[in-house]
Amino acid sequence: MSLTTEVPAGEAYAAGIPDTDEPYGLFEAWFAEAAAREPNDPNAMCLATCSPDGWPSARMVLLKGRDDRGFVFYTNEHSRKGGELLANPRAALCFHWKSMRRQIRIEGEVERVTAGESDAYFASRSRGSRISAVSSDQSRPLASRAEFERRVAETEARYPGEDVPRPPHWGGFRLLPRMVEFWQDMPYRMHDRLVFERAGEGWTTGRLFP
Ligand SMILES: Cc1cc2nc3c(=O)[nH]c(=O)nc-3n(C[C@H](O)[C@H](O)[C@H](O)COP(=O)(O)O)c2cc1C
Ligand code: PXP
Repeated sequence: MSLTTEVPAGEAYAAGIPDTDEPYGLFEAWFAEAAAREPNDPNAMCLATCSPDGWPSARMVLLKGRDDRGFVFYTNEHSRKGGELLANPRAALCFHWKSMRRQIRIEGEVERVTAGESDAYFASRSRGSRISAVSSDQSRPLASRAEFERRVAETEARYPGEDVPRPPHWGGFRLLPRMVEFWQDMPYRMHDRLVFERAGEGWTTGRLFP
């Protein structure tokens, strides 16, 4: 069964989302299409977190891994999002691929990935991005751009070789989905929405009014 249909450029889909009994195959099919079509960052997703006293916040992050456990992104745990995730480990993700007029929403609990996974991902990044991560107190006040550039120069001098160690507070989080919803634009706002909810080891599925 084909899980996807060719997208007519600049037009809405004629056909709806195919029925399927689990979300990951469809996610991979849509993600592959986005990777082929989007001009940049097909893996960009909005991450919504919530403070323990109920204030939501949202920002973009990049999806860096997905398997049957969940969706992985990397960040600084001392950032606003990091603090919120550690205090209230529930989050929502939202992909929107404009050229394809598609959205995927994902909600669930969040856990840290292992130190080994974070080490491996950090080591795969460019030297410049590792230097930047070491130098940035992400989400803390910065007096001037020059202060950050000075910190970057100091970090470069401290680690002249390839080895730039991962800061202990820089790492990955994995969102374990309990809800995944696929949304596809259809003519006259008669959009198609297919939702999956975790039920034990499997999923229940159904459609929602647009
Ligand atoms: C397309 C895009 C992708 C981004 N990816 C990441 C990311 O993967 N990790 C990250 O820490 N910040 C990423 N950022 C920056 C965040 O949106 C945000 O500015 C930063 O993490 C601080 O957020 P916070 O103060 O809510 O913690 C990205 C920004 C954009 C626009
Ligand atoms: N950290 C920051 C501050 C980012 O801006 C991004 C991507 O924009 C990332 C991490 C994740 O992407 P990468 O590991 O490819 O730099």
